[in-house]
Amino acid sequence: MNDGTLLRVEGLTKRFGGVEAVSGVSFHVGRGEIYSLIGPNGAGKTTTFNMISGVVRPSSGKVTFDGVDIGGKPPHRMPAIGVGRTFQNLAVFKHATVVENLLVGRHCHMRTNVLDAMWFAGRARREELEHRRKVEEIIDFLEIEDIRDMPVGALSYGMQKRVELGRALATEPRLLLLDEMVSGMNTEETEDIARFVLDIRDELGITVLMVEHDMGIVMDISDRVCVLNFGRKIAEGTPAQVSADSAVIEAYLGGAKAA
Ligand SMILES: Nc1ncnc2c1ncn2[C@@H]1O[C@H](COP(=O)(O)OP(=O)(O)OP(=O)(O)O)[C@@H](O)[C@H]1O
Repeated sequence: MNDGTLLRVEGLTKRFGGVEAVSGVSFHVGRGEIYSLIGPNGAGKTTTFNMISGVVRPSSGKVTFDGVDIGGKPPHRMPAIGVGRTFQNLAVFKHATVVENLLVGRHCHMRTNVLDAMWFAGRARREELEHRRKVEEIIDFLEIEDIRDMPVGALSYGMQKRVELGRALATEPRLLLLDEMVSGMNTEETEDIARFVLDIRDELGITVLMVEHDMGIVMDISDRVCVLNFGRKIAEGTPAQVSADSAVIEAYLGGAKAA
């Protein structure tokens, strides 16, 4: 399939014992779109995300990436397929430097094994240079030159998240999944991330799917938004359309009343 769709999710369902966390959810993300998945706590956003990225196996339904069925593929295969992601909880190597963390992201593109390195030193060297060049591009893009040699654990939370974003970019994804990227960030850090996400789409041509609680960033930068509630899709459309949708208002107000 070579239409404008990059990711297609059809009838995705996940049952955990007696709980149906996600019920028959369908949507598609077009090439070059910034698409957000929102909904009150427990709506099924993370479970949907985890099914797309192979962390959780769907009970039923289909996930198609660029026309290829990727349902049931393990998460470590995803970067090679072209799907990169960040995690809700920070997933960086805190004792390693920024550059070392970014190089980890290159792992899925490394072809040289130990024997190759012994017999074909020139090829191994060229490959290493290429990985380092890619990492330099990301350092430049994310404006992290001044912290490149620092251990990631010594950085602020916002900067650690930026490094995690860099590591996902280092896998050269065609689709980038961002899981609650800005939770715990201050306003300035959130605005920086919003700008980077727009640049990732506009300058790098990467399609973005994000799960997000921060309505500011969702409404500011999403092309389309899908709203989940109790595991079901209740609305989809532009930020303006979903924020005026009565079912969406009810879902959020209902949650607020209950809280
Ligand atoms: N591993 C699991 N075992 C049992 N139930 C689960 C599991 N993971 C999620 N659930 C349940 O599935 C439902 C959806 O959870 P999920 O984490 O996908 O929601 P969410 O929209 O991401 O919520 P939040 O915004 O709070 O992160 C919840 O009722 C949750 O308790």
